[in-house]
Amino acid sequence: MNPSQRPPFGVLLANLGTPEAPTPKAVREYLAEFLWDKRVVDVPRPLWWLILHGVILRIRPGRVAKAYASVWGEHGSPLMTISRAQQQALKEALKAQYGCDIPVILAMTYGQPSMEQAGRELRATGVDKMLVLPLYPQFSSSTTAAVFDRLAKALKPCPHLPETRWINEYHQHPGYITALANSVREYWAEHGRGDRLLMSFHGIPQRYEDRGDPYPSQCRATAQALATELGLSEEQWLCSFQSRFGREEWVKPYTDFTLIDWGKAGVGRVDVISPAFSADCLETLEELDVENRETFQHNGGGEYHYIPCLNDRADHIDMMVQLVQNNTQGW
Ligand SMILES: C=CC1=C(C)c2cc3[nH]c(cc4nc(cc5[nH]c(cc1n2)c(C)c5CCC(=O)O)C(CCC(=O)O)=C4C)c(C)c3C=C
Ligand SMILES: [Fe+2]
Ligand SMILES: [Fe+2]
Repeated sequence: MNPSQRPPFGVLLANLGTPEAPTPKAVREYLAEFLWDKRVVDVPRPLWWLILHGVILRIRPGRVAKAYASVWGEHGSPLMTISRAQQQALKEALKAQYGCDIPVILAMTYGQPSMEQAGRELRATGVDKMLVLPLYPQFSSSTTAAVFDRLAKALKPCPHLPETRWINEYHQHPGYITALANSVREYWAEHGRGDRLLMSFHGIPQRYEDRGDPYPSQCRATAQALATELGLSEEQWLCSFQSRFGREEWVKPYTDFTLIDWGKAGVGRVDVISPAFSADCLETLEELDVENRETFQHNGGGEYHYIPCLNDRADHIDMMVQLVQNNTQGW
């Protein structure tokens, strides 16, 4: 392509979003936006408004801000820092692939950079074709569909929409499974290997699965594909679900209960990976690496090893390039 020409398309990378600061005020603002989305919490309004503002947002932000503060880095929230690194790495990889600058724009469903901001950035590039890549390997109405809603809302004032293609999920993409397997093998080469591999995914309420959310079954399929790729036997691995919110039943087995059982059973070493997250965040760095480690060890478990998310690993970025190439054919 002639460098003076308009790029053939833009890529919109989307993720959940994170608070602006590890303070109760910033966490309250973030949770107020996130937990008001009907895709996330479907309790009828106005009852949910009363519970959210009357109870949850008075208590939770203080506790959760402390958890954020414990993982906050020099450049901010881990989710934001890693998302920016992914954006930059993908930009460079696409330049190497296509020989020109392909705009790669980052947008968060909640907080900043917002979908509105991403829409403005995209218009400024002049591209008229856009590929949307939500960085959720498994589709859920609570995450992927929420990106769709927010993007559609942000594009409402546009008099002319870009031609848009959309990646729903990549939970069994060979490049994704290979990157996960590489990360486990590399971890084992450096730190030795545990007795069991726990693949812990963020959960959703059981009710959401019952009414057709494919997320838990896609998590199970990812876990099975990774176990097969690593050559694990049935007793060497388990797929579990973490991050419960509220009192209702969530999809099972629960990660914390599993680790209690394994600790009590005297499991000598467990390795834990979290393939629902494309980037390390509060739920991995604090809940999985700190809280659940304590749960396992206080119940008699031995060594506990947390294997990081794929983040900006080269093989993860390569997989994104493959997704872009396969979904922009003809552009
Ligand atoms: C990876 C996929 C995710 C699914 C599915 C998901 C569903 C889901 N989450 C909540 C409630 C909370 N999640 C929180 C944090 C959080 N969740 C995800 C991803 C998924 N959530 C990420 C990447 C993060 C971390 C964000 C960060 O800033 O690092 C939180 C906030 C923390 C807390 O208050 O405990 C809540 C709340 C529900 C209810 C839900 C499905 C219905
Ligand atoms: Fe969540
Ligand atoms: Fe959590």
